[in-house]
Amino acid sequence: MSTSITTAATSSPTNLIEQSKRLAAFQSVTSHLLPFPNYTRIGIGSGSTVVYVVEAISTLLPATTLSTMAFYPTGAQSEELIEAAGFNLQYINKLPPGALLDVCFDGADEVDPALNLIKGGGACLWQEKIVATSSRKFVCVADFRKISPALGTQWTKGIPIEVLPLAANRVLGELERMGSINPKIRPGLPGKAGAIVTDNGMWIVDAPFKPLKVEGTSDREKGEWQVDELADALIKIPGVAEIGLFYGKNGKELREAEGGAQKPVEAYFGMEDGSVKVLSA
Ligand SMILES: O=C[C@H](O)[C@H](O)[C@H](O)COP(=O)(O)O
Repeated sequence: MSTSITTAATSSPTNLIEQSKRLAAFQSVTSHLLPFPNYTRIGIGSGSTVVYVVEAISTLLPATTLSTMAFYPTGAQSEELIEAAGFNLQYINKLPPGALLDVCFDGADEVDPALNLIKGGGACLWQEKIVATSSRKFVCVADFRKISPALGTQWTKGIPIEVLPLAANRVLGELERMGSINPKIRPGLPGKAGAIVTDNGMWIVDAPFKPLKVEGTSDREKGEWQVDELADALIKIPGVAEIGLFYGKNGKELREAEGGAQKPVEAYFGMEDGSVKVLSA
């Protein structure tokens, strides 16, 4: 299902893409936090778009509501973001067994019509997946560039895969055998030697594949995969810690009370014309 909303959020960033991210962030917070002031545990993802989610929460929520909330980061960047906003910072490892966050907001690098996601373009994906699946609702916030007919169409750098450093070359070999086109270990800072190191001490391998089908027939001999098939195969490669494909059942299928969904219940996209497009599970 898709709806389009025109928001009244003010647009201070001058850049169209930044404005779009901010519009989507304000709309997602309006739809998922304002009607539910009883929410107390909020997950905050990583990347440039969640910066506006934190701004929206700061701007839109009354101080009395904010004072009852705890915010759970997905890595070093979102931890700093939560602290800088003056929010109550908590950690997912302290969440009691069986407890869930009420909602988690996070960005994405690419979103297909079934709300499968590619994430990890900024090297955060493992903690993001833990926080998303520890939430009753995962809400994705993005700009118009992320809307895609099939994963791998818009985000062509490859599926980010978090790997144990000593297994990286072996993982590259497996990926080539599976039809990945020139998978690579992601380098660190420009001009510096060495691979990028994640918040978890791992490396990232970027594995491009032909655009991933949501359904229908696939031909693995030709390197053609369905999202779920490929994800299930990638996660089984020894040395792979986690993959940047968020896939499987959505929150509505899994029931909000139980959490566990990697896919969002809704994705908000700031559009070029100032509207916000919403894709629902
Ligand atoms: O590793 C980074 C995360 O998965 C981000 O959520 C994703 O890359 C989207 O980031 P941005 O909002 O900056 O486009």
